[in-house]
Amino acid sequence: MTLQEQLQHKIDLKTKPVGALGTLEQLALQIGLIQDTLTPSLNNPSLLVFAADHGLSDEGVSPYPKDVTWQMVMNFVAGGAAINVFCRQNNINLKVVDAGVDYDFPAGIPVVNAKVAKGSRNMRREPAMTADECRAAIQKGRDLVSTEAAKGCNVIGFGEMGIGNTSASSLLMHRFLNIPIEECIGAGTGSQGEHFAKKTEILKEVSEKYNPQTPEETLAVFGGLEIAMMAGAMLEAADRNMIVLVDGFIASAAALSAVNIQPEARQKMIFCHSSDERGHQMMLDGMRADPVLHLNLRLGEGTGAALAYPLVQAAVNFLNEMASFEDAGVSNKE
Ligand SMILES: O=C(O)c1ccc[n+]([C@@H]2O[C@H](COP(=O)([O-])O)[C@@H](O)[C@H]2O)c1
Ligand SMILES: Cc1cc2nc[nH]c2cc1C
Repeated sequence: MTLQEQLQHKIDLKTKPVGALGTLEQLALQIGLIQDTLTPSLNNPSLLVFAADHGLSDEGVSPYPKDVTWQMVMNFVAGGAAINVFCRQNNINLKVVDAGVDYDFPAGIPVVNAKVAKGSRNMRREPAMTADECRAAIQKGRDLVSTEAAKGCNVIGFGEMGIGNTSASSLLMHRFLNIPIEECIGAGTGSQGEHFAKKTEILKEVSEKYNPQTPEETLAVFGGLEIAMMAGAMLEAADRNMIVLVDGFIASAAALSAVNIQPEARQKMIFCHSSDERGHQMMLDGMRADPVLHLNLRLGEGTGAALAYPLVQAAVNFLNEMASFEDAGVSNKE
């Protein structure tokens, strides 16, 4: 029997009707395969929040001012953001990474300095990143995950903070999945009416301006520093057979970029929730992902990943601890 068959057999012999634990059964199977074992474990869970600014925000694609990016980083540091609350609740080690915020943070605060540039470039005029900047971001993401792995972490969530980053994510989705740009654009932090019409017009113009060929070029042209760093981090985690917890629309755009660079990474990814951001469900469908939660979240920061973590634990725990029909002396179906 292959490991997949053995895992399926183990799941099917638990004291429940076949399939009755639904998505948790798919998770248990996936995690067993990632760790190459019938008895997986979750160790030292971490969540990395990547923050960066976007040159395109100068064009007014977000209803919020760019300063919210650094201000929210300070809120993460103070422990007051939603992601701080949910990580504390679930004992997840949270790290905040400056991937490219347009701000000089004071020395000595617990923000990992991985700044590649003070924000990406305005893609209405030039590619968001040069090839070198994008490569540097990917590599720094990889290095950060290596550091977590060295501390015994085998399950890692990814989130982000960056005013304007739904625009970059919509463009990546459009390119990688070949979906008309209009269907990839959503409200982000709350764009509507005339504002939304303007966002749509700008993203259409940007989408027609470039014709990148490779996945790396596509990420450099349309992505952002936090998105590229997240993609690199996901690739490293996948290479190391870590469980990758993907948050919402922007984290999924990073995952989509990573999968286009290296398709084998997909198998290590758990898509934690279906965001309220228009286009996210279609992006998940494009990666054949069945998300764990449907909570109408549209926050980012990694909140969906932190909230899904207890369910990932439940999947591992039922596989390890639940009695089989034989153990419990319960009659199985004929
Ligand atoms: O994760 C999501 O699904 C999500 C959906 C909508 C907005 N966000 C967050 O909102 C910010 C980007 O929105 P915007 O309107 O500035 O492009 C960024 O900080 C994201 O973390 C996140
Ligand atoms: C306040 C605020 C918090 C956020 N967290 C992630 N994206 C955000 C965007 C805004 C505007």
